[in-house]
Order: sequence, then C-alpha cells, then structure tokens
Amino acid sequence: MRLLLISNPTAGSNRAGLLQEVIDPLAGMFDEIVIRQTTQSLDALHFAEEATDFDALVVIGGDGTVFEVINGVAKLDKRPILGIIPGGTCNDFARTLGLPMVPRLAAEMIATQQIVEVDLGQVNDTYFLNFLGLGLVAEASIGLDTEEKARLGKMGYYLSTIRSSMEAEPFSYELELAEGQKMTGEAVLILAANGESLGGIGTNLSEGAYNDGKLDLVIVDEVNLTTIRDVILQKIGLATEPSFTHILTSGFTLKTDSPKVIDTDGEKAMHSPIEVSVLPEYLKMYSGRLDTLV
Ligand SMILES: Nc1ncnc2c1ncn2[C@@H]1O[C@H](COP(=O)(O)OP(=O)(O)OP(=O)(O)O)[C@@H](O)[C@H]1O
Repeated sequence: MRLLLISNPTAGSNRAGLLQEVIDPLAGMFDEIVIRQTTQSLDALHFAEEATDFDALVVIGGDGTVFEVINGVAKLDKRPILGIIPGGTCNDFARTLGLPMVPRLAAEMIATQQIVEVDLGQVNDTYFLNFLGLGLVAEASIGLDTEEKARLGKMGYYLSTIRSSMEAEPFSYELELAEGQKMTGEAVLILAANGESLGGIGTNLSEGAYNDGKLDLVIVDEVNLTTIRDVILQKIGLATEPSFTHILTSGFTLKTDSPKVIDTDGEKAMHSPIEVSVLPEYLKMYSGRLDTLV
C-alpha cells in the first residue's frame, strides 16, 4: 500500500515534530509513504490531483486544506482512500468521522483501517465535503480577520457569528429541489450540510448524514430569540416544530435577488445562482466512528 501524506505546516495546530508523531503509527500500515508539504495556497489541490497512483492520501491540516484535497481528488477516476489528521481550528469533517482531535491518536485510528463511504457535494464545478452556505455563514467567516482567528480560535467564529447575526440582512431566494418542490421566500441563512459539525460543534441534523445520498437543507428566515431557543432545544432533542425549515434533498438550484457569496467548507470563491447535487458514497474515508467499527 502506498500513502501520500500532505501536510500544511501553517495550519492552526500544526507544529514542529507533529509530522514524525503521525508517521510512526502510519508506518506500520503502509509499504511506502511519500510526504509533500505545502508552501502556498492551492499546493494541496495540485498534490491531490496527482495522487492517482496512491492507495491512500492522508492530509494534515485544517478545513481549508481538506477542501483543496477533496477538490483535487474528486476529479480522479481512481481515488485514494482519504484520511484527515486534524490540524486546524474547527476540523469539522474529522469530527463527523469520529476521529480523535489529537493528531497522533487520529493517526493511530487511521492505521486501524476502518473505512466508510462518504457522499460529496458538488456546486457548479466545485466540491464540498462538509457544508455549503450563504447569508449568515458566509458573512460570519468574512467578518473574521486573521489576527482574531489566530488569537481566539473557535471562539472567534462565535463572536463573528453574533456580530453578523445582529446585522443580518434578509435576501430573497428561489429554490427548486431535485425532488420537484419549488420554494420562494426571504432568508438570512441557507445552509446545505453533508457533515454533522459546523464551526466545531455538532449540528444534530439527521444521523448518518454523510452517507445518506442527501444534503440537510436548512433555511432560516430570521434570527430572533425563537430561532436561538429552537436551535438549543434541537440540540438537546426537545424541539418538535422548529422555527426554521429543514428538508432532506438530493440537490437543488438556487437563485437570489442579487449575487450572494457562497461559502463551501469555509472557502468563499463563488456567488449565486448555483446548482447543487450530491455524489452518493463517492469517497472512501478512514473513520473512527463507533457505529462503523466492526
Ligand atoms: N505553506 C503555506 N503557507 C501559507 N498558506 C498555506 C500554506 N499551505 C496551505 N496554505 C493555505 O492555508 C489555508 C488555511 O489552512 P487550513 O484551513 O488548513 O488551516 P486553518 O485555517 O488553521 O484551519 P481551519 O480552516 O480549520 O480554521 C489553506 O486554505 C491553504 O490554501
């Protein structure tokens, strides 16, 4: 078995010595390990595009590096099995996969070779693993400067979300689901989630969301105390009829009154209108979830 290890040395919690710590557990499982360190943005994307001769690809980095890797790998006919060693601030998809947040322990888990099939989201010609969002989500991370992110970590996202919530401007949308339903209205946030964690916290959307062939589409028309109460009640399993709309869908087209920034896994490179679909069980990934252990 050949392993390509891609490491972003500038990601949040990456540090000297970490590479050696994670290689030790992986060395027992693979005959050959090739290490490639990123030196700039998009290196991970290009390394992943060239990974066709590898059986596995493990990425050490945060959600931004993982996003580049899945966009590189998605276009390959023969895709390596993917593993994530959490090296960022939120590490959302590593959480969905039940991987330990301690890099050495995540490497040990990957070395047990527990594999799950994972859906991949596609929007226009870009892929996303965790979520796609517009409105509040995109604005929350735009409102966060690098210094705040470094200093406050996850807390920075929450502060920024609160800041943006208070200024949330509703926008008009037209949605057409793959299942045929059409919806129009005003929203402050539209989110399509594949993973089960957002900004480092569990969303409590449908169980097994990452391989059900569907996205959890959430539409929030306004942020008020009722919405916040319902999010909390949902989280502790008490909400029945939340004040936001939650639909399972295998894809949709979305138009807005004016072009809105689209956030894919934390990266903002496109605007609405968009066409979104799900590639069911498209990627094989190393998992640490108890429900997938044999
Ligand atoms: N050597 C490098 N120098 C500067 N930037 C890099 C380098 N390698 C990768 N990058 C860029 O750094 C960005 C941020 O990396 P990443 O998201 O992995 O870490 P993070 O920001 O700490 O984590 P998170 O996204 O979970 O907050 C990536 O989008 C990538 O393009």
